[in-house]
Parts: sequence; structure tokens; C-alpha cells
Amino acid sequence: MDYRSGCQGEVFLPGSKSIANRALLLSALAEGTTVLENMLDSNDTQHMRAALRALGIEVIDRVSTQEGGARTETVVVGGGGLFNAPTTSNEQPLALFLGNAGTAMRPLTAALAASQGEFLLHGEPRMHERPIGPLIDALRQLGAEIDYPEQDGYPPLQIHGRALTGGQVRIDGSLSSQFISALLMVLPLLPQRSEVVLTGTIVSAPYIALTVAMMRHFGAQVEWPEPHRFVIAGGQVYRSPQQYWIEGDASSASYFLAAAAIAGGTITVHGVGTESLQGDKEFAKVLAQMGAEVDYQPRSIAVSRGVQPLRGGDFDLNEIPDAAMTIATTALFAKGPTAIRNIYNWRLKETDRLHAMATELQKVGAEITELEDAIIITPPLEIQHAEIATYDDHRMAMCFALLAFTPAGVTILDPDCCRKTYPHFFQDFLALCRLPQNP
Ligand SMILES: O=C(O)C1=C[C@@H](OP(=O)(O)O)[C@@H](O)[C@H](O)C1
Ligand SMILES: C=C(OP(=O)(O)O)C(=O)O
Repeated sequence: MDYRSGCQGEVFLPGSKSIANRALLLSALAEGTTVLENMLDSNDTQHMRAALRALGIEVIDRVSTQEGGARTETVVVGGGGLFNAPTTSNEQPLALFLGNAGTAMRPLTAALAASQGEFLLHGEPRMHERPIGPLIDALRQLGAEIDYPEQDGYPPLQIHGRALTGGQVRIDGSLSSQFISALLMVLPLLPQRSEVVLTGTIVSAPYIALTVAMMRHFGAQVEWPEPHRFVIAGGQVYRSPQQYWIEGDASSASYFLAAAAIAGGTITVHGVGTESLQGDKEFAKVLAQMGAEVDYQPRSIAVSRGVQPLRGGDFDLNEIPDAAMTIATTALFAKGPTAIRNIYNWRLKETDRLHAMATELQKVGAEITELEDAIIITPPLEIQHAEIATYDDHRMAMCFALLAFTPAGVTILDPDCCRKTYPHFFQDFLALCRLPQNP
């Protein structure tokens, strides 16, 4: 079988991790009850849901049937403001384990710094290697009391929650946009007006716009007069929109869209399209630049293989760091080299993704130049079979799945690590792709 003739179908995407964890937090802080439809059921959102329950918020998961099958929906009974932690029986801080979920650790740090109670936020060993200093520095400017029990600048964190008033704050956004998102979400609930100035070169910028859009959807006023400055009135309340549909995950969409660009046939992903709030919807435009045919609709994207073979290119993918990993493995199927630039913060995520990617791509025969903030990939004449290590990084597992389209196939070690954001990924992927060994 021609390995390039193998994909066809429709994918009803699981909910976006980024939107799900923001929606859970905003619903918990809001007045009123919110039904979150198309909830992502994965480790990252389970950590957020468990943490909210431990904080005394009622969070009920139930099953609903939708186009695309049974989905979880989550009902959150909002607390109408910042948290008031239940006291622990032994007068110890309330310990919240947040796995390796950046979208739980960073926003909860900001919310709990301004809440009542003593908290210990911790996670998996890798979470304790991922920086959080710029967020803590910003919160301390507002009077927050946060200690580092182990290493300065990294979780675990001991948070002595206290009423913060708001005010002027500068925050460095050069390592992660999540610090800015976390800070912004808490500011409307403080009594006084805040003004936030972003410093450093901002990374992953679309995630900040996503945060602002969702804060507004939950009733907060956010002024964004200049790219690096926000003004947020104090004394606001978040209001439940009652029902909130969580878009499909645009990063998860990338594996299916790339599969169609490589293997032929057409794949349509439902749940993300031109109307999407997620920056990763731009991923398919990169595929188009490489030669794929792309059709954007308001809530879906379809990709087919182009007439000409895929070609490499030189891309600055700072705005789509997660989907950018999928371009790295797609590059193996393109003519000529591909450069992915301005991705230093790959090094700060589930693993040092720049180094992990370089190491594993070399195993299949690619020639790799690994720079401090970029990777240049020259595909081999023939992709070799290899055992791909995944470094407990869901995206390493999912983007290397594309190598199943080579005659040599691929072995992916610990594929279950995709439970962080997409527990059923391999079932969904194999169902759509007629692979050489699965004609
Ligand atoms: O705010 C978010 O939901 C996210 C922001 C990005 O992180 P950085 O801002 O750290 O690049 C992204 O990689 C992560 O998966 C989700
Ligand atoms: C970087 C990621 O996760 P986190 O939200 O933990 O930063 C990711 O999902 O690729």
C-alpha cells in the first residue's frame, strides 16, 4: 500500500485544555452556576477540578450525548469571589497537587495569593523544574506573601493567602504567557484598580488574548489600550454565562491535520475554526505554506494533501508553540529543510522539548541543527524505524505518531503519557488513518 494514501474522516475534537482550565477557574470565581460543555477529561483538567473541590467549590461531572458521541460536561457552582479555604484538621496548609499542569499551577497561584487560607501548591518533579518566579515577583508587588520551600523561583510554593488591594504591577512575559494570564484573571476581584505593564519580549501572545476574551465573556471589564499595558477596574464580579461551550482543542487538531497533509485523503476537525479563540488555529496556515490544501470554516478545518509534495520552510512559530511541535515531525515528509524559530520556551515545558525533539528526530535519520531558540530539520532520504522516547511529554508521543505513515513505521515508548491532554489520542488517530500495516 502507498503509505501516502491513508487518511479520511472527521474528528470531533476533545475540549481545549487551555479553555477548559480557564473556564473552570472563572466559573468557580463567578456568581452563579455554569455548565461547561465539551469538558476535556484529561490529567490537566482533572487536577484543576480536584483542586477546586478541595477549595470548597461544588464541581460535578456528568455525561452528555452530543454529535461525536458521549462527552463530559461539568457543572460548577460558583463561589462568587475569591476562595475561602476550608480549614484542615491538623492546621497544616491545604496541599494541592497539580501534576504537571501549567494551566492549573500558574492561575491557582495568583488566585490563592489573594484568597483566605494557607496553601501548599506542588506537582510532579518536572513541575518543580518549571519557572514561576516572574509571576511570584508580580504578586509580591501587590503585597502577596509566597515562600519557596525548596528552590527560589520554582514550585512547590507556600502561599499565605491574604486580601490584596490591587495597584501598579510590572510582569516579565519573556518565559511564559501563563504568568500574565494568571495575574490578569485575579485582578478584577481586588478592591482597587490595577495597571499591568508587561516587560520583556512577550511569548505565546495569543494565549493572553484568549484569557482576556474569556474574562470578558464572564463579565469582567478589561482595558487593553496598548500591547504591553492593561487597566483593570477593581471591585468587579465574574458572572456565570450559565452555559459555556469549550471549543475543540486546536493543538490536538494539529496531529490529524498534519496526517492528512502527509498521507492524503481529507480530514476535517470539528470544534475549531475561524471563530476560535485559540491561537493554534493558525497551525493549518503553516501546513498551507508547506503545500497542503486547507479549508477553514467558522467551526471546522479541513486539510487534504496538495498536488505537489510538501516542502520545507522557515517559520517563526513563537505564537503557536504547542502545535509547532507537529511541524517538526511533518518536516520529515517535506522536500528540503524546515527551520522552526523563536521557540526558546520549548525548553521550559513538559521536558526540554528542543533537545528532546532534536534527539528523537536524529534517531530516524534526520540531520538536525539545535540552536538555543530554534531547530533546523533536514529530512533523511528514507525515514528509519526507531524507538521514540517521549520524556513524559504528551506532545512528543502525539507528534511522532505521524511517523506511522512511513514504510518503516515507528515505535513510541510510553504512549500513555498523552493522558495529560488527550487520553484517547491513539484510538482516535488509528481509527482515521489507514496505515501501511493496518490497510
Ligand atoms: O495559557 C495557556 O493555556 C498555555 C500557554 C502556553 O504556554 P507558555 O505561555 O508557557 O508558552 C502553552 O504552551 C500551554 O500549553 C498553554
Ligand atoms: C506546555 C504545555 O502544557 P502546560 O499547560 O503544562 O504549560 C502543553 O500542553 O504543551
